[in-house]
Amino acid sequence: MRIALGTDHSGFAMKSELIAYMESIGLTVIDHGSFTPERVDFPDIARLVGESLRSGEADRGIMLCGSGIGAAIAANKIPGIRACVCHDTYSAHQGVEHDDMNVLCIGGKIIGLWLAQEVVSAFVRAEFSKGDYFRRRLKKLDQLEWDYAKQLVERE
Ligand SMILES: O=C(CO)[C@H](O)[C@H](O)[C@H](O)COP(=O)(O)O
Repeated sequence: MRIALGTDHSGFAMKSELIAYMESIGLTVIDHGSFTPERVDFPDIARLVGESLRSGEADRGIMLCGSGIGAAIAANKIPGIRACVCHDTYSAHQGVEHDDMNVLCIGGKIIGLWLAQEVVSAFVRAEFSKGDYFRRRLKKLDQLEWDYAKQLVERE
């Protein structure tokens, strides 16, 4: 599985060890930065991760920021992205199985490397269940996105 990885300065400390773990379990990591610990804006990194998924370069994304929250808010602005903060393994796999979550967001200030590894492992091993009502809900999520995007276009 190809994972688009992005972090801001607050997630940076965890990045290299998390990449080493991800590679050790067979994941291909596409690193979208940051590449230094300098302060950056997480929406810029979320854009790169989102584009990586939308273009087909990556299968899923993982974002690190301080709390995971800014990363999730930013990534969810990108059509087709379903991003969530998960700091427990149940949410990390259930989010994929039920909601086809495709970007996992982790707060580098909230959990440590060991738990982050477990959460990543649960996320990448999970598959969308494809049950009827889960598909129906996904379609409704797409519809929500589309309805409000249309309003923006009509307003212009
Ligand atoms: O957690 C975050 C957003 O939800 C960010 O990663 C930052 O850590 C947080 O906003 C603090 O930003 P600062 O530039 O480090 O003051």
